[in-house]
Amino acid sequence: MLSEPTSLPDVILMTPRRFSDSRGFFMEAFRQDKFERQTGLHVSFVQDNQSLSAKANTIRGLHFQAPPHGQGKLVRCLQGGIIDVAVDIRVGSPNFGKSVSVELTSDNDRQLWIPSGFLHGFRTLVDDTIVGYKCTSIYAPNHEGTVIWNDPVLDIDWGTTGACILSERDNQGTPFTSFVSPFKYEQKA
Ligand SMILES: Cc1cn([C@H]2C[C@H](O)[C@@H](COP(=O)(O)OP(=O)(O)O[C@H]3O[C@@H](C)C(=O)[C@@H](O)[C@H]3O)O2)c(=O)[nH]c1=O
Repeated sequence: MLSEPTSLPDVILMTPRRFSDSRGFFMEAFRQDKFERQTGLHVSFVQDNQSLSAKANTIRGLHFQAPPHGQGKLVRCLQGGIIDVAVDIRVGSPNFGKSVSVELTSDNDRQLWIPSGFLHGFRTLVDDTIVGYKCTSIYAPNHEGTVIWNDPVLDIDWGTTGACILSERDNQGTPFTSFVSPFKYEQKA
């Protein structure tokens, strides 16, 4: 498992090792002990999600769950490809409002660790894209929130976008300028 920093501290790119042979390949998609050793974090995943987006250029996000139900997510692409996006929304963070965009595909095996305190969203690059992500907290619909994906203030790199497909909820996301984040930045000791 290779771990690499991204432009946003606390958001980490993980790439498991592939063992290829004549049959195909094997990989440990997740190992708690290695994940914790490499990141210095203690994680406990309690929910594993999977979504299929039938069309390229589908955008899901930008979503969060408010405390005490904040979710850390380990995101991977099981089929197809996505631009995965995380936005720091921890009030007081030196990176508040900054985003990172990473291409995750079923071929590059990359996984993005997004801690609680960040918005998450993705855009599909091809039809029939399947995304999976483990979460550190269970679904709490009354604590969900959505920030509009294309707020110019956020200036997110989604790659080139044409007409996008979004859910009704995501089309009506809160503008970032009127969004009051429930997360506070806690400086590491
Ligand atoms: C997220 C979620 C949804 N649902 C239900 C509610 C709804 O009827 C249906 C579809 O939900 P949504 O439209 O919210 O699905 P989606 O837009 O894919 O939401 C997801 O987007 C990505 C970007 C995330 O980061 C996730 O945390 C989650 O918010 O599934 C659950 O039962 N459990 C869950 O954990």
